[in-house]
Order: sequence, then C-alpha cells, then structure tokens
Amino acid sequence: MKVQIINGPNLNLLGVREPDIYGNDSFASYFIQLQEIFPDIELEYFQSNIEGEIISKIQEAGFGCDGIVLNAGGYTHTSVAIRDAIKAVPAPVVEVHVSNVFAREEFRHRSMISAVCMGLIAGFGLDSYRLAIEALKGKNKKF
Ligand SMILES: O=C1C[C@@](O)(C(=O)O)C[C@@H](O)[C@@H]1O
Repeated sequence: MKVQIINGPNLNLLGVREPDIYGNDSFASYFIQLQEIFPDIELEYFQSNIEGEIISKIQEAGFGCDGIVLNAGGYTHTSVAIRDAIKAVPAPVVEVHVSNVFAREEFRHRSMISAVCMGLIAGFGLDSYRLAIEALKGKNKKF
C-alpha cells in the first residue's frame, strides 16, 4: 500500500511555528516515526506553500497511490481549486489538521474540502496523521 502525505502552506514550520498550537516537533522527525509505525506502508511526503504545486501533487498521487493524507493548511478554508483536484482523482483523501480547527477562530470552522474527502481528523496534534493513515488502511476507493 502506498500513501502520499501532502502538507500545505506554513506546515514546513511545524516545531517552530506557534508551538502552543502546533507543538514542538518538526514534521521531518515525526515522518521518521510514522515510517517506523507503518513499516508495511510505502509513505511519501510532500510539502508546498504554493496552491498550484499542491494541486499538481494531488493529481499525480491521486492516480498513483492508494490514499492521500492532506493537511491543506490555510487553503483548507479558501481553495475551490484544491477541492476540485480532490474530486478529480480516484484515491481517497483524508483531511487532517494538527489543531482542533473547530475550537479556534470562526473562519477555520469552514472547510472547502471536507465534503469531498473520505473523512476528517483534527485536533490530535501530529498524531492526527497516524490516525488518518489508520483510516486509509484497507480502503482503496473513494467512499
Ligand atoms: O495552517 C493551518 C494548520 C491547520 O491546517 C492545522 O493543521 O491545524 C489549521 C489551519 O486552520 C491553519 O491555517
């Protein structure tokens, strides 16, 4: 099984950025842990601050892997184009957030992508990614 993790804008700053909200660990060090937790899953990791690059990665991975774990960062709340990309590909996508977006500012309560994702995991810190991979295990179609 092959799973693509995609992180959007500002998530390259995990561990540095607002640690009270996002924690002290970098995604690079957490990714090593994920690989140890899931030795039988081929995990790929991609991060971009650029909306179009995220869309291109969804298009590429969405036809070539068994599932996508997507933290679209701030684009979650704004991007029709990322929503369209998720809809366009056969791979199931799990929406992930480090923080509990529903306990934060009101503009974070609205997601452009939840309705076209298989499901949503938010608020468990970096462990949200592990839970998303667990959710994808054994699934190979959208809904
Ligand atoms: O950049 C982010 C990170 C986030 O997606 C999270 O992982 O908690 C939540 C978003 O609202 C925010 O813009």
